[in-house]
Amino acid sequence: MPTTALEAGAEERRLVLVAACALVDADGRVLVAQRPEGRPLAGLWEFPGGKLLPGETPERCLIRELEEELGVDTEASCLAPLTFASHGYESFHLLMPLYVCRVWRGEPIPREGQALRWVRPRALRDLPMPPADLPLIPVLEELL
Ligand SMILES: Nc1nc2c([nH]c(=O)n2[C@H]2C[C@H](O)[C@@H](COP(=O)(O)OP(=O)(O)OP(=O)(O)O)O2)c(=O)[nH]1
Repeated sequence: MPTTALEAGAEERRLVLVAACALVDADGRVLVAQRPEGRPLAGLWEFPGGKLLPGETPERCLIRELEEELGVDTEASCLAPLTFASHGYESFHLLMPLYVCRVWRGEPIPREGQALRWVRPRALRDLPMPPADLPLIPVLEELL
């Protein structure tokens, strides 16, 4: 069977599953966090979240990550699936469901030293974000 270049590349890259969440406040602004120095994609603004642990659902992953990164407490019924990113990075292929959360307990604080910003979806276009995130911006603009 002939194999296209795209298929060949995709086979070599492992699939990494990351859950991400747009926390949305009462004014329709979204929380983004700046990836700290020394990590891949440092300095770029991203949605809170992270890699799923073995056996973890995306919802459990987000509840854990939101607590670890921001000290906020939420539950699965407050996490609404919105869209997803599917992006080929050089060494892996990212599959990232994006959830929206409007209800949580606690004020988000940067527990990992990351900068945080509340921004209108339109203003996301002016922030440097990982390439995987760019197609997510119009979806958030439409929603909010
Ligand atoms: N949380 C989050 N990750 C994103 C977004 N966009 C995007 O490309 N990613 C990528 C960056 C990382 O490769 C991966 C998330 O992994 P991570 O933050 O849990 O872990 P990491 O790569 O910093 O480091 P490590 O845990 O492997 O040490 O997903 C986003 O909006 N939010």
